[in-house]
Amino acid sequence: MSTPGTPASTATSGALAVRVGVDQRDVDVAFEVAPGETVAILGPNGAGKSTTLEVISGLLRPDSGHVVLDGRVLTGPRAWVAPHTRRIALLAQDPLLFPHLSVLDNVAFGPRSTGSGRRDARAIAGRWLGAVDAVDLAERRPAELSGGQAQRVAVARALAAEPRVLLLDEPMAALDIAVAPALRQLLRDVLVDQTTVLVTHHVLDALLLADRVVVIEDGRVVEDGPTGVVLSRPRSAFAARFAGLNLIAGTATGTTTATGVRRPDGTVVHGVPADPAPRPDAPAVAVFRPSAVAVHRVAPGGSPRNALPVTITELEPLGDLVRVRSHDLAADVTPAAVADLRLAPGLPVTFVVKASEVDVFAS
Ligand SMILES: Nc1ncnc2c1ncn2[C@@H]1O[C@H](COP(=O)(O)OP(=O)(O)OP(=O)(O)O)[C@@H](O)[C@H]1O
Repeated sequence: MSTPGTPASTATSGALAVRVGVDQRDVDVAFEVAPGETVAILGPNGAGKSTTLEVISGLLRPDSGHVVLDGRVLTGPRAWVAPHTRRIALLAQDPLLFPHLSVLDNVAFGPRSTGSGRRDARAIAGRWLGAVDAVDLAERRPAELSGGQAQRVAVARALAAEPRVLLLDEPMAALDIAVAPALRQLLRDVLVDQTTVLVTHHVLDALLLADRVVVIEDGRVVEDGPTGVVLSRPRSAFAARFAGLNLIAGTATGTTTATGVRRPDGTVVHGVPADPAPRPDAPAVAVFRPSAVAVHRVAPGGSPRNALPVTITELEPLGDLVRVRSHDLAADVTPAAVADLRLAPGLPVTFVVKASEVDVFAS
């Protein structure tokens, strides 16, 4: 970061290579983050996301693996750099501001501890408070801040220390739903060119903040790719659910061009092959939007429709619509349709989706 008080303009450092092996937690993941890149780590509860952040920040020593930042081994078989000298900042759900210091001195803490004099540190802090739109809060104590204000100050404090890597562990999770969009926008602005690893459960965080996503399930990386690709063409059940898409996995059908996915039970979901099309018999997934699914009490005849017999597990409101769930699959229908069809959990129905609405690609 070249100019204090403004987001960095060019990332010259922050190349991160991580491998985390923690035997007792059955976590073994590896990924890299390019200088200036923001990578979102997604995954279900207990997948290993926090363990990964703990190892990167130096709070946990893995049984095997490494953390290498700009070519320097911070964690390794024969190396160990203490957390506070790693130049890696961790921002969690709880802002953890020092209660006895003013907002300005909280933000000045980082520059002070890296050698700036009191005046310089306060000047840097003032500029970062400007960057997060919190100059008017400078003289307050943390107890006098709202949750959203405290989190803005925590962002300023983390960045004022000029970390090479910023770790964000669900930074929006503890905030009111009304405040989260403003903080998300703020992060979008200040994370430009800041190497960042973000753990989130929110699709908007990934879409708006992350260049790439890494999906972890059961302690292993199951997807790693550009955000738009992973969320529009998920290959894992978790990423599909995260993106609000239906996903059916199996093997590609066809002899030369795959036009569907054969499920383990032998049934076939027909669709439109992506380019490049998956090879016949290769692992493949069929992906479609819940809004493309119609719900019928009696299976309709006629191709080119896919008719999937399911049992409703849950109904949940979704804006003007109702999301009808059956385990991993979902259909979005109008409240009138729910009433007409008398849909309820436990009811067997048929989810119907046109083949033209289904994308088929290699997994
Ligand atoms: N302090 C600990 N001691 C032992 N096992 C732990 C500890 N913390 C987490 N685990 C286990 O390690 C595995 C990974 O947990 P981790 O907290 O990294 O998952 P996560 O993806 O961050 O989950 P969540 O989204 O619920 O925070 C889980 O099986 C968990 O039970």
